Amino acid sequence: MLHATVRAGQSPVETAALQPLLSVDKVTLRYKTPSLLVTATESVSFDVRQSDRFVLLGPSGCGKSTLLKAVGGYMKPVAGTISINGRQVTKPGPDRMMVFQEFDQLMPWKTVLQNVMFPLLVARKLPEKIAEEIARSYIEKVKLTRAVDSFPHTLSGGMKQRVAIARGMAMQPDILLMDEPFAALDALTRRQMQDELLQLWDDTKFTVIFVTHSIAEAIKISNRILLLSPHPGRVKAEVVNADAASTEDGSATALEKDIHDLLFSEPGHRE
Ligand SMILES: Nc1ncnc2c1ncn2[C@@H]1O[C@H](COP(=O)(O)OP(=O)(O)OP(=O)(O)O)[C@@H](O)[C@H]1O
Repeated sequence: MLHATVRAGQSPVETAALQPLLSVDKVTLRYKTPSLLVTATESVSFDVRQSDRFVLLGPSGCGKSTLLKAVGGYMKPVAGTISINGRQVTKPGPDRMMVFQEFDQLMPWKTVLQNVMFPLLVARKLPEKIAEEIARSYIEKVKLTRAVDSFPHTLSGGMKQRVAIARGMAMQPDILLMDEPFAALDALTRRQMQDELLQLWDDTKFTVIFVTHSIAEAIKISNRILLLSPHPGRVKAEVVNADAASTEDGSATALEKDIHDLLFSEPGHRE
């Protein structure tokens, strides 16, 4: 028995009447180096809707980070299009904020508050007072009020990731792009951060694309999961994770097995 709605194939059919916020349509992404051409993804299509917790899941090297970079506007597709709110993505913009895995994504010479304020001042060009007010409210949301004047080197890995999340969310982007943001954390902190992210989502219903290669993390975080095949990444299936909240019980384990089978099955072996 399959424990979630699964749609196999290249182009997932929309079930809701909601218009997609982001459309990725038959996107092929390629790296060109002096000596070789690497196809990272091939003809990948998916839609992300408002308030989706959309997870890109697949084995190492299947092009998850590359897809996220392209959605961020840092890389141009060699074929296909990416559009947000009906406008084609051609460059980075404050409507798409990235949170990375690395702990060194903060500016070490700036405090927590200054790090979170920075894009509000530079990209949004907000007056200092308003930027500070917004930054403080997001720092509070990630439970870092006490560390507001601390410098990054005095923070734990989890705290640094909270700052990066606060900085991304404070910009109130249309989509938050998270590239394995918890992968470098210890298991306990990782779980705690996943819980906190879900609490934040309950509060603000932000839209997020979350990259991971952990099936368990994908099930916990997502409402929808796009499964990608090994290199070059192609869409294997889309899983609608209706039981996202019930990750601690047996249904999550069963779903985990289903996803594992889908990810590693040969094409045509499974309906
Ligand atoms: N800058 C680059 N130049 C050339 N090839 C690259 C570059 N970055 C990534 N690649 C290649 O593109 C493919 C996809 O890489 P990508 O990092 O997107 O995969 P991934 O699914 O995010 O992997 P992981 O889970 O290990 O982070 C891989 O074959 C990788 O070697």
